[in-house]
Amino acid sequence: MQHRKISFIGAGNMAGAIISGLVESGYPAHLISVCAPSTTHRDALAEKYGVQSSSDNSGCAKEADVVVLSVKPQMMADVCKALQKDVDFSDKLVLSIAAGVSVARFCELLGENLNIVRIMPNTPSLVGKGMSGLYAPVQVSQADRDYSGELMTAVGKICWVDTEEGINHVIAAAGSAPAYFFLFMEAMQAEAQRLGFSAETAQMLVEQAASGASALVAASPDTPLSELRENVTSKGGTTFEALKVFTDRKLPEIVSEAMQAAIARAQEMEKLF
Ligand SMILES: NC(=O)C1=CN([C@@H]2O[C@H](COP(=O)(O)OP(=O)(O)OC[C@H]3O[C@@H](n4cnc5c(N)ncnc54)[C@H](O)[C@@H]3O)[C@@H](O)[C@H]2O)C=CC1
Ligand SMILES: O=C(O)[C@@H]1CCC=N1
Repeated sequence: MQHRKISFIGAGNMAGAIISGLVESGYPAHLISVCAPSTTHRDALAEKYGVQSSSDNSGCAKEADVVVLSVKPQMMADVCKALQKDVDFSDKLVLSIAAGVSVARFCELLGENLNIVRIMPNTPSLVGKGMSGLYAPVQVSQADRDYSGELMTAVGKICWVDTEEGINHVIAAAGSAPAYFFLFMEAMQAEAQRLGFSAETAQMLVEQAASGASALVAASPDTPLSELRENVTSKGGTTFEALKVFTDRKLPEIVSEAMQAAIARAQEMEKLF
């Protein structure tokens, strides 16, 4: 892949996950810089991965070919306004990983016809298992689209969406999704402990079942999920009774409602930030 000089503005969970995944996949650390006001996270990243660390957002952005906006949506306007005063973005590629901040808003903050790609990643990027959705408005060149896609492919899988609304759908299906699975696993772990297993054993039971199920899905690309589920569900057996509880409590409806709630919040944020 192309190796451009890239600067992350914001050194939190998501920037850290992408930086880690990039360096692990061979992106040259000396081409990566990370900026945040406090030293805690950025210095840890600098120490662990050999990237540059700074508190000077504008300085880092000026030197970079690619600026990754990775602060919280609530902070984005303030951060962008400060950058806009000092930095000429006309020859840069801007990548935003923020939920709920639109291309139109970025153009308002950083300049018309901004060369911007919106990316919706997720935290498994940390271990090269990320899932990112990407959206680019019409003004973005093929070379910049290719670079953005290759960048995120270095930390996982990607899918392009044709409309910006698609980014909110990616949030619901992948960006926020690791948390859904963690919540489910937390609940299982708690119940396993109530059954008398030690915390350590409960964790092992649930983690291994989850990673085993996920590995089985990955190893069976042509097998529908329903078939994998049926393979576990013996007639008149235990799994049937467990699944019946989920069905009776309308798990599919709950999942649908939860994903729609994520989308609704992203839409609301687009109006707020
Ligand atoms: N955490 C996740 O799973 C995902 C997060 N995102 C997006 O990534 C963005 C960051 O989220 P997280 O990493 O979770 O948040 P976080 O709170 O972990 O990180 C935010 C970072 O911004 C830094 N920051 C605060 N003020 C700043 C300033 N003025 N200049 C530079 N840096 C500043 C903070 O020091 C912190 O390092 C958000 O916009 C979120 O929507 C997108 C997909 C997944
Ligand atoms: O919760 C959030 O708003 C961010 C976006 C997707 C995952 N975390």
